[in-house]
Parts: sequence; structure tokens; C-alpha cells
Amino acid sequence: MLYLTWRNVKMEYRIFLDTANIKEIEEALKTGIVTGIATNPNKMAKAGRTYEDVLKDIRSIFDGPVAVEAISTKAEDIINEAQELSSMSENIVIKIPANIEGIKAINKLVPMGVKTNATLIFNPAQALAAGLANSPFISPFIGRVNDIGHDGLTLFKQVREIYDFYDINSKVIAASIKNCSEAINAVLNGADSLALTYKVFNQLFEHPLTEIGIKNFTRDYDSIYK
Ligand SMILES: O=C[C@H](O)COP(=O)(O)O
Repeated sequence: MLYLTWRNVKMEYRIFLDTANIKEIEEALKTGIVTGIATNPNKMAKAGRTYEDVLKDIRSIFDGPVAVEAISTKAEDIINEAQELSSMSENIVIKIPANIEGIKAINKLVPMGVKTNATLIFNPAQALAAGLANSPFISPFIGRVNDIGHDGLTLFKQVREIYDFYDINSKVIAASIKNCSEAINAVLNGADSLALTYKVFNQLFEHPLTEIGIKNFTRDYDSIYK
């Protein structure tokens, strides 16, 4: 069954570039198909800068949605941190782990108008809880599930099935995608959005036969017109 979800998702939420590296963001934005930026504490640490500085850099070249992750672990603290992060800039999405403290926080933050993304989702029950808390976004981690020898796509399909069956409207972001084929399988199975690293994003445009084709076309063109 081919899902129609991408047709219904606002264009601005289709592809989140999964990085805090400003050079990668700059390059990928040139394609015109990146519609959001997603960071997490690993990526911020790799960038070696504070959340504030990374956000400032991103905002100097991009005004779409930027996801940043709260690192507090108690609901009250997550709520305060999320409000602080949201106030740093317009159009911020707050990533919050989908454990019990995270769900409590999401439940309070959503009515305040904070856009949340329930993250670190590894089983369909967490996705159900985040959906019932009305999180605007949720992120099942496909690649990390595959990495431990389980089936990330099955997790993803189960989440989609539950959301469709119960009419849950949270947008499902396929996250922790390790290659282009995982990305396409997620889209074919009802992803609303993709979170793609710079490496996987570039795989969207790569095929050896395209390069061979270009080389051969150029050779044949040159043989007549040069
Ligand atoms: O935070 C969300 C990312 O999609 C996680 O991806 P990762 O498994 O490559 O760290």
C-alpha cells in the first residue's frame, strides 16, 4: 500500500537535515529541498559550540523549523528548558525523549503552543503515548533499531498503522536513517518527514549509472561538436 501522507504534509516539514554543522547546512540548502534542520546533543557536541551559537549561525542562513533537544530529565525541568530554548528564536521544535518524564512535559508544553518532537522512540508503545499527548512530531529511530539486529522498518510500519487506525495526527519523522534505501522504505511506508544526515541526504542524488551516463553523453557530444 502506498501512503498519501507526503501529499498532506506541509512542504516545510518534509526533509529535516540531521546536523548541527553549519557548512553542511549551507551546502544542502543550495539544493532547495531541505525544509528543516534537526540537531541533537551529539550533533551539537560535534559542532563544538553552544546551542545558542549554533542557532545563531543557522538563523543567519535559514528561517525554517529548527529542532533542538532538551537535556533535562525531570518533567518540570524539561518544561522550563523547552520554554527557554523556544524563546531563543522563532520556529523552534523541541525534541523530548519519549519516556514518562518526557510525555508529562509534552502534555503540558503542547497546550502552551510549544512545538514538540517526541524523540528516541524505539517501540510503538512510546509512539502511541507521544501521539496521545498530542506531540506535533514524533521520531522513531529506524537505524539504531537495525544496528542492534532488530527491524527498524517493522517498528516504523507498526507506528504508522497505530496512528492511522486511531486517527492520531502527530507527524511521523523517520529518524536515525543510515542510508538512502532506509529513507525510501520509510517514505513508502508512510513517513511524513525524513531526518537525514548530510551523508544520507547526498545519497539521494547519487547513482553510478548517472555518472557513467553523463560521461558517455559528454564523450559523444564532444565527438561531433568539438
Ligand atoms: O536525533 C536523531 C537522529 O536521527 C539520530 O540519528 P543517529 O542514530 O544517526 O544518531
